[in-house]
Amino acid sequence: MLNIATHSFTDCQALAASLAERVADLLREAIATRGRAVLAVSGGSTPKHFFEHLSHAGLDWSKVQVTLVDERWVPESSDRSNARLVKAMLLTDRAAAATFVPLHQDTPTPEEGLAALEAQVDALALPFDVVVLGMGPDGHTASFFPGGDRLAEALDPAGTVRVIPMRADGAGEPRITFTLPALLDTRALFLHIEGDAKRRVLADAQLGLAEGRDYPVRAVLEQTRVPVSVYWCP
Ligand SMILES: O=C1O[C@H](COP(=O)(O)O)[C@@H](O)[C@H](O)[C@H]1O
Repeated sequence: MLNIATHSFTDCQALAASLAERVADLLREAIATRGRAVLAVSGGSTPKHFFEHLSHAGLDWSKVQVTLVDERWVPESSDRSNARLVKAMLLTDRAAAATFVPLHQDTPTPEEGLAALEAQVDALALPFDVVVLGMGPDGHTASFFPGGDRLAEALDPAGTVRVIPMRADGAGEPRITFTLPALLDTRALFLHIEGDAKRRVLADAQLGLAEGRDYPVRAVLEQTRVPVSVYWCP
């Protein structure tokens, strides 16, 4: 039995506000219960308005660790950098007090930065309280790309590695990504998508109608470890 709840909005600003409110509630709850909260967010273009809303949320951001579900292996000066987006759109206003744990090192390849990255990730007070995934039009989520060179390893439910480099034709640049089991080690999981095309990809992935293509997001939809809340607007 799939454990997916879909929240559809006619307006993407309303989605951004509602998702930010829900995530802020969960972070407040975590702080009240455990004295801290850990949030993992996606990059790309979709989360901008959500980040903007969340940055204004009234909560004790000094007790929140923020990280990324994946990162493009580019310096923060690049406008492809997911960290750059998070710093510009989320870690401002009230959320500026949060601690950011980046997924990047100043090394030519993710493999060369991996040991240092693992040490960075050790600083996170896991499990995550909230993970917010996005999805590309090719059905990738985090950096689980169709045809990714380490996709099987990244999606292995029994895998014990938390972060893994990934290369794929559609990825643009080398990536680093939390693995699926690492991301599922969360108290709440969201999938935020916008547009009819992505909704169709998601529906096809859910029904297994990928016409011979592998839509990695399917692994998130089919797992039974944590319920998925899909937030969608046209
Ligand atoms: O490359 C990435 O793409 C996905 C989707 O991005 P979008 O621009 O279609 O919203 C994103 O979720 C991921 O974090 C990012 O690295």
